[in-house]
Amino acid sequence: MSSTPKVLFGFHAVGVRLKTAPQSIVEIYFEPTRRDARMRQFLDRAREAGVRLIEADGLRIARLAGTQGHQGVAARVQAVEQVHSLDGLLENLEAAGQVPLLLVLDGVTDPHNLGACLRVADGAGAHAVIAPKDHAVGINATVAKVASGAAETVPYFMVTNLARTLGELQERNIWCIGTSGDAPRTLYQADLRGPVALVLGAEGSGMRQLTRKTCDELVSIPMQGAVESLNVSVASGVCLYEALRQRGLPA
Ligand SMILES: C[S@@+](CC[C@H](N)C(=O)[O-])C[C@H]1O[C@@H](n2cnc3c(N)ncnc32)[C@H](O)[C@@H]1O
Repeated sequence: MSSTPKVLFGFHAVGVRLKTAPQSIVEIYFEPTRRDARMRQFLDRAREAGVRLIEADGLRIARLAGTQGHQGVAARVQAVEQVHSLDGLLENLEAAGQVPLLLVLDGVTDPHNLGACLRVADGAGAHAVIAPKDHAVGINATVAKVASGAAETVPYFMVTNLARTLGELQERNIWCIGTSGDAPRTLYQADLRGPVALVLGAEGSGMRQLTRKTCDELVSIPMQGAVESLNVSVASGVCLYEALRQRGLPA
């Protein structure tokens, strides 16, 4: 699994870490000139959690975060112990009687897209996101910010050989469904109630040939207008929420 960033910034990303693993936060930097309700509530939660708070001006926080879009908060954090391998995660799911719902991204390189994919994966209850090591963006501070905390909650596995990993998922009876605008069957004709891995392609070129060939089935999302395809994070959302709908939405 890829390592967590050393610095998180923005209310969402730091807030989720505060909620899920406050002991992993070394210190939080905040702009004391920001005195709005959101900042006050955030600082109250940080104080309750016993986290060290350091006043800093916007410039210092921007240097730490590597961006101006930090909302006046950044945190230095240690990596959180999580499930270390995809195998471990799948075994845990099996032991818990849960039906795997996985999102596979074949070469998403834009950190904003990966952040948005993680966010929707969290929203829809996907168990993990999988990507190839050599052709994809890893978790960095921008991904964590765009993911709004989901980089902390959704395991992200970067694998050496994606086609081989899909084969291993298939051996575990996980049905690999590739998505492509030219597939003859639609997403809505696919059965997403069993263990599934939804496979999405890269921003420009879509799924690689070998990935496409390895999938058990290919489906398309119907497009009604003039545009040929959806953004990969939007397509991820459509696919994952269709799986959630078919599995029965939680009450
Ligand atoms: C921006 S699209 C890539 C478009 C690319 N030209 C192609 O041929 O796939 C990124 C990914 O989102 C998914 N996607 C976008 N629109 C889709 C659609 N209408 N049907 C199925 N998948 C779609 C696919 O996984 C695609 O590889």
